[in-house]
Amino acid sequence: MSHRCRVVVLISGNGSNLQAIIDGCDDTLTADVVGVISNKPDAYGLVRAHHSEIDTSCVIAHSDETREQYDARLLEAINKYQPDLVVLAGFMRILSDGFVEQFTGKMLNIHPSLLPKYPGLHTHQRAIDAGDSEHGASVHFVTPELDSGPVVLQAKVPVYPGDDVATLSERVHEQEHAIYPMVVKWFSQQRLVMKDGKAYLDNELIGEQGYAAD
Ligand SMILES: Nc1nc2c(c(=O)[nH]1)N[C@@H](CN(C=O)c1ccc(C(=O)N[C@@H](CCC(=O)O)C(=O)O)cc1)CN2
Ligand SMILES: NCC(=O)N[C@@H]1O[C@H](COP(=O)([O-])[O-])[C@@H](O)[C@H]1O
Repeated sequence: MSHRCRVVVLISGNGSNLQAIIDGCDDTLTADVVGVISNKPDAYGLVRAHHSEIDTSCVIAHSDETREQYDARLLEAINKYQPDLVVLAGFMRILSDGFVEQFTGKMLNIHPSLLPKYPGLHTHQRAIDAGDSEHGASVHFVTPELDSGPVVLQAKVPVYPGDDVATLSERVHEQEHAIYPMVVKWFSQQRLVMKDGKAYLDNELIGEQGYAAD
């Protein structure tokens, strides 16, 4: 990549991870967030983007369209920015296989659990209900199978007896804001690649489908 890494961030809500990546780009990342796309017009992350003078667009689902039809509109919106990397940051839609395959090795997601534990939704409540003593977050490459792409980096947090979703998610968020910008930086420096369904950092295997290296 002879230019600064062009990053498009997809959001659905608050955008605190988006903010952490924007702030990281201002500091040490050799990357620029060139666009923010939301499926929800009221996502506060859009306000965060405006404050940083980053272009935004909304791709709102129509009730009568298929997942593939939505994804075709989303693809058109993304391609306007010609990104090197697409970052899902609280983007709450499952993406169709054909869409994801267009971004193999160029799409990351942050998931609020220690994958492969708790793919899907409501991860904090599931960890509390299971009586887990630890929880956390995982950054992984996105593949068609939900939350099963090669894990790049994880952060662990303790689960305390009095925790509820609010206290636990806040503790996880703090870690997310540290690890996601770091992974984006590795990608922008061309140190992080996905090859044959595995994640490599500096040519060392660090993650396989759904599992992080120990
Ligand atoms: N094909 C893939 N799509 C997505 C992945 C992925 O790994 N492969 N990661 C997710 C992110 N995600 C968890 O990290 C996630 C997002 C959304 C859902 C989900 O069930 N969405 C429902 C709608 C839920 C809602 O509107 O509140 C749906 O799309 O039907 C699960 C996991 C992003 N996409
Ligand atoms: N399954 C996807 C998922 O649940 N992602 C989670 O949504 C939150 C978005 O917060 P943010 O909008 O403040 O970045 C983050 O905690 C992220 O791990």
